[in-house]
Amino acid sequence: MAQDTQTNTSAAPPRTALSATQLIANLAKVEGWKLHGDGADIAIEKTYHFDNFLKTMSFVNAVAYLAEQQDHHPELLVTYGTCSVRFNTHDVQGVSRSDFECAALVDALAQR
Ligand SMILES: C[C@H](O)[C@H](O)[C@H]1CNC2=NC(N)=NC(=O)C2=N1
Repeated sequence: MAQDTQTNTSAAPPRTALSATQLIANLAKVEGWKLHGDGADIAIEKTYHFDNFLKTMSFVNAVAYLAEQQDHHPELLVTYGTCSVRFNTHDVQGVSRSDFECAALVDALAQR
């Protein structure tokens, strides 16, 4: 279907920049992730909340481990009780399927 080629990113190579249509379709499938920035800096971002600094840092370390496993590294902004996770694919200066795959993996981490 024509619709599938526009929105179905499972068919896209992991690290090619998604089109605007693909971006919006994928954002609708992940809870709490929003677009941040524009142009080459466009990214997806979500802020996670924790009770204290130790819990925040445990999450940060788990994300770091996951990023190494996936060879896909987010920008992280850390405060006492929050961690904002921002993914984009600097190799293609855009948002790719890899960003959404990693977003889902980070969501799964945060639910534990
Ligand atoms: C050589 C290495 O695989 C690449 O530079 C990877 C590393 N981690 C990465 N992380 C992110 N977020 N985007 C990339 O394009 C990227 N590229």
